[in-house]
Order: sequence, then C-alpha cells, then structure tokens
Amino acid sequence: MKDFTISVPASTANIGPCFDSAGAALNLYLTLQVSEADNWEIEQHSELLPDETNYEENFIYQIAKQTAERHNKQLPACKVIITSDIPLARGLGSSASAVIAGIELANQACELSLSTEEKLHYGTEIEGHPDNVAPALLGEMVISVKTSDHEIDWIQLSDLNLDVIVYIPNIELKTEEARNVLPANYSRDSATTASSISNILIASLLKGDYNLAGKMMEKDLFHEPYRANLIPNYKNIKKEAKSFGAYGTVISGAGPTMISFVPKGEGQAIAEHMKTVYKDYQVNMLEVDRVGVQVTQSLKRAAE
Ligand SMILES: Nc1ncnc2c1ncn2[C@@H]1O[C@H](COP(=O)(O)OP(=O)(O)OP(=O)(O)O)[C@@H](O)[C@H]1O
Ligand SMILES: N[C@@H](CCO)C(=O)O
Repeated sequence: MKDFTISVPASTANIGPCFDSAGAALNLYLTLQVSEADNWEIEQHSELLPDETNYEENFIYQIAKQTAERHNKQLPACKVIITSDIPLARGLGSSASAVIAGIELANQACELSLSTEEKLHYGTEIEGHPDNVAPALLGEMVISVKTSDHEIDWIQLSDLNLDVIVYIPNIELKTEEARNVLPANYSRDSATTASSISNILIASLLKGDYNLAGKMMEKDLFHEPYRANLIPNYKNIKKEAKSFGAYGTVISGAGPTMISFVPKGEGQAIAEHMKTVYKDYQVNMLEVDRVGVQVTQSLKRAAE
C-alpha cells in the first residue's frame, strides 16, 4: 500500500427550504494522512476532534471497517494522522465529512475501486440523507434526493457567484436533538408552499437572481420555524447581515451555526462588521469548495 492523504471539505446543508436535499461544500477540511503500519494506530492532531482512548472507538475507523466488510475485505493495519478544522456538532457537516473520510480510507487501503455512486449510497445510508454527504464527496452545491434504498438522484450547481459567511457560536447542537423538534408530518398546504419556496430558490440560483434567492432562503417552512428557538441570535443575525448587504441568512445544517450568502467581493467587509457585533462568535468568510474529497499519494512513495 502506498502512503496517501485524504482531504474532505465541510458542508452546509438545507440552504433554508431545501431541507435534507441541498448542500454546499465549504473550505474547512478534515484530513487523514495514511501510511502502512504493523499495527493500527490513530493520532489526532486537532483540538476539534473527539477524545478517544483507542483506535477502535474512532468513528472514521469504524466507517472504514464497515465499508471494507461490505466488500468482504479486511482493513490492513495503518497509521492514520487526523487533523481537522471542522467544528463538531455546529451544523458544518462534520459527521458527513468523517463518513466520507472513512469510506475513502477503506476504498484506498483495500483497493475497492468504489464508484462515486457507491460512495454516495454508503454515505447516505449512514447519514440518513444525502445533503451533506453529496457536497463533501463532490464539491460545489449539490441538490440531491433519495427516492428509494437504491436510488439517489443528484445535480451539481457549479460556480455560484457568492461569498459565504459563517457565524459559529461556542455551543454544540447535535443533529439528532435539532431533528427531534421537527413535526412528524406537514399539512398538504404547508408542504406545497414549502416545496414551492424551495423550487423558486433553486431556479433563482440557476438564473443568478441572488436577491430572489436570498428572499426565498429566508422563507423556509420545513425546519427553521421549529429550530429558531435552539439557535442563539437567530433573528438578530439575519437582520444585521441583511442590513449590511447579505442576500440571505439561514441556519447551517441543523445549526447552531448561521450562514449568510452575500454578494461576491463583499464577504470580507460584511464579516469584519459582523465580528464587531458578535464578539463571542467565530465569524469567518469561507469559500465554496469546488472539488470535494481528494486523495493524494505521498510524494516520497509516489516517486518510488
Ligand atoms: N472527525 C470526526 N471524528 C469522530 N467523530 C466525528 C467526527 N466528526 C463528527 N463526528 C461525530 O459526529 C458528531 C456530530 O455530528 P452531528 O450530525 O450531530 O453534527 P454535524 O455533522 O457537525 O452538523 P450538521 O449535520 O448539522 O451539519 C460528533 O459529536 C461526533 O460524534
Ligand atoms: N438536513 C439535516 C442536516 C444535518 O444533518 C438537518 O437539517 O437535520
């Protein structure tokens, strides 16, 4: 086995009304440096990663093992050095990035030659919905739907001419907790209006009508009304960002991070302003990652 490095971007899901369906890859990364070893060893070099006492507890290892076993293979012993700048349980797709990293680890270490569709299926099966997994795998914004256990349709929306700003509070919110506040059912009227809002959002993004897109993203009826109380400064961040020129601001994934979509070139100035207002937050201007998961072979070994 050659040494290799896997890098997986963070992602923001939902973009307001496209609940469990749309997501965009963001330029924060989970990185695995993998080399062959006599025994399994995992080193975590980031304060953002969860504490573990042994490699078998590691979520990425567990996904990799499960993926290898699906193909009747055993993971060879590896040394894996993990670094990350994706905060956990903040709505930036940390679990989807870890899932894609685990699947790719098995793919490389066991030479499974998995297709993109297989990776997307495995990841979606584990996450339950494809909205974070798809952009983490493919990059850009991806709109996807799982229509049966065997079918996921997706379409990539490239080259969004937008800057994005994230407001990350100093608290965690587990996706499971944020899903528990959602209704089990929606009335026909509510579902019709909610999906129509989502339709207009995607159509306006495709046409580059970002004012309309911003308006639609703030009109979600599927999840934001129910989650608003769990998100600190939900209304204030939206209002302040709008007054400083943002097209729209929504909950990132299941929260508690909020994310603004702003005119290209204005992200830095708006972020600087928002930093002065939300001093307890990590306010960052980010970019949409264009490529998704990447595997690079170590230069030393590749040259051999
Ligand atoms: N790199 C990682 N290594 C191990 N476990 C991880 C890693 N990344 C995420 N996890 C697990 O996933 C949990 C967070 O997943 P959760 O779905 O609640 O939030 P998220 O994926 O960060 O946000 P969202 O799904 O709203 O975008 C962590 O608490 C941890 O248990
Ligand atoms: N669509 C998911 C994203 C987080 O996994 C949700 O909002 O619950």
